[in-house]
Parts: sequence; C-alpha cells; structure tokens
Amino acid sequence: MALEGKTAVVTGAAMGIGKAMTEILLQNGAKVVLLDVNATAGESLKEALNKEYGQKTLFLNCDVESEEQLKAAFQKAADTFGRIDILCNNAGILNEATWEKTVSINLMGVIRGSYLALEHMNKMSGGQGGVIVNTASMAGIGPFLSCPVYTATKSGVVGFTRAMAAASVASGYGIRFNALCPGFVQTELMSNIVDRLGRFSHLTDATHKLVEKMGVLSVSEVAECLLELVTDETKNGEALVVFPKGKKYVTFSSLLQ
Ligand SMILES: NC(=O)c1ccc[n+]([C@@H]2O[C@H](COP(=O)([O-])OP(=O)(O)OC[C@H]3O[C@@H](n4cnc5c(N)ncnc54)[C@H](O)[C@@H]3O)[C@@H](O)[C@H]2O)c1
Ligand SMILES: CCCCC[C@H](O)CC\C=C/C=C/C=C/[C@@H](O)[C@@H](O)CCCC(=O)O
Repeated sequence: MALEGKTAVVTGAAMGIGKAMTEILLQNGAKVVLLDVNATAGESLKEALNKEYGQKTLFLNCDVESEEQLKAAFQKAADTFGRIDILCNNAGILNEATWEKTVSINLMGVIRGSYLALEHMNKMSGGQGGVIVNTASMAGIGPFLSCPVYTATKSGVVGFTRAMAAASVASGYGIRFNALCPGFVQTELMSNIVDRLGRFSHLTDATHKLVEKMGVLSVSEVAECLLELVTDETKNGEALVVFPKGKKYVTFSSLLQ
C-alpha cells in the first residue's frame, strides 16, 4: 500500500512508540490523526509536525477507554481528511496494580478502536478498506514473568488480531489486520517499573535481568516494522516480533495437523 494520499489514525501518538509511528507514516506521505490523553504533549507534537510536514496532522484529546470519545475522533478524522485508511491501535499501559485499567486500555481499547474504525473503513459499508495494526508485545507471544495481566492483554491482542484478519477475509471487509510485537523499547512505559508491578514487585530484579538479557530497542526500529506491516499487502493475520537481534514473523501451529 502506497501511503501518499492516505489517512492514518494513531492512538497513544503523543509519546514513545506512537510518536515514532506517526513520524514514519508522515515521512512516507500519509496524513496522520494523533489521539492521546496527554493533550499537552499531543498539541505540541502536532505543532512541530505541521511545521515540518505542512498541515498534515490533527491532534485530538481522546481516551481509548471511551466509546464516545473514540467515535467522535474517527468522525472528526474522516470529516477533516476525507477518509481513514490506516489505524494503529497503539495506546497501552503497564500496571499490574491497577490491573482492570490495564485490561480496559490494552485489550478493550484495541477492540473498541477496531470496531469503530470498521464503520469508516469496511468495504461492505461504503469504506475503502485499509489496514489495522495493533501494538501487542513480545509478551503476547511468550510469558512476561512479572506482568501476568499485561501478558494476558497482549496475548488477547494477538488473538483478536488474527481472528479479525480471518473474519475480514471471510466477510469481504477489505481490511488487513496485523499485530506488532516488540521486545523491550526505550520509552516512558519502561521507567519506574518497580512501582508498576503490583503484587509482583518482588520480581523487579528478575525483570531487570530479562531486560539486560534481551536488550532494548529504539522506537524507530519498531516504527520500521510498523511500516512493513502497513505497506506490504501480503501481510494479514501476522504477528511480527521485533527485538534487538532482529525481527521474525511468528509461526503458529495448527491444531488440525
Ligand atoms: N516500551 C516497551 O517496552 C513496549 C514493548 C512492547 C510493546 N509496547 C506497547 O507499545 C505501546 C506504546 O507504548 P510506549 O512504550 O510507547 O508507552 P508510552 O508510555 O511511552 O506511550 C504511551 C502513550 O499512550 C498514551 N495513552 C495511555 N493511555 C491512553 C488512553 N487511555 N487513551 C489514549 N492514549 C493513552 C500515553 O499518554 C502515551 O502518550 C503500548 O501498547 C505498549 O504496551 C511497549
Ligand atoms: C519493563 C518494561 C516492560 C515493557 C513491556 C513490553 O511490552 C516488553 C515486553 C517484552 C518482553 C516480554 C518477554 C517475554 C518473554 C518470555 O517469553 C520469556 O520466556 C523469554 C525468555 C528469553 C530467554 O530467556 O532467552
């Protein structure tokens, strides 16, 4: 998929991985609507990006926990730029103490965002198709010992993405669904981890050892993988793992063999 003339919506776009995703989409010709709960960071990023790329971005203060706010944001995106072609469901938190909120943002936010975006993108109801990339995590593929709820949300995101990819093909939606599964990435989410492990704070040292063993990615390495999942029309229902040693499409075994 060529990005020139396309419109993307990125959740959790004000900082970290979402910010890098926004930048790479703009660099490749897309217009980008940034959604985030951090209005200060979002507005100032929008100002900076519009100076660099022209009036190609819009920031909307939007919480992915709110159906109403998300619905209004997609409508505003479509009204402003005429179409929605790409959705990056990226907003996420890691907090084992406030675990219900972790489920609400990381898993329910992805489902909510996908279903609302379908109203604009689905070829069966007047949309032009496109691609939805959900930010999962390496924890969505293998267990992250100190973060069982985070692991559960990311496994859920991988499962939801793969099932939606199959549903989309069978239903003629014209939308590809892929999951991006990074290892550890240098962002705000990684800081103060000790305060965020809740009942597993005794596993802080083990967490740090795992980080040391696996290494840490930059946000731009992750954004390059997003670009691949967006532009490569052959990718649907994929989970792309990226870690400092390289990237790999996950092979899932079939129960029917
Ligand atoms: N940092 C890592 O090591 C890592 C690794 C793999 C996957 N991830 C995933 O990548 C995604 C982005 O994480 P990050 O590391 O860039 O984190 P980050 O904390 O740097 O950025 C997250 C952004 O999401 C926004 N956000 C949080 N809650 C929101 C909500 N309810 N609605 C809208 N926006 C909200 C924040 O304001 C922030 O701008 C998350 O889904 C995370 O789970 C992160
Ligand atoms: C502390 C920051 C938290 C960031 C959360 C991110 O989503 C990153 C999660 C990254 C990795 C999770 C890894 C889980 C790996 C397991 O499957 C583990 O068994 C891998 C062991 C690797 C090894 O021992 O060689």
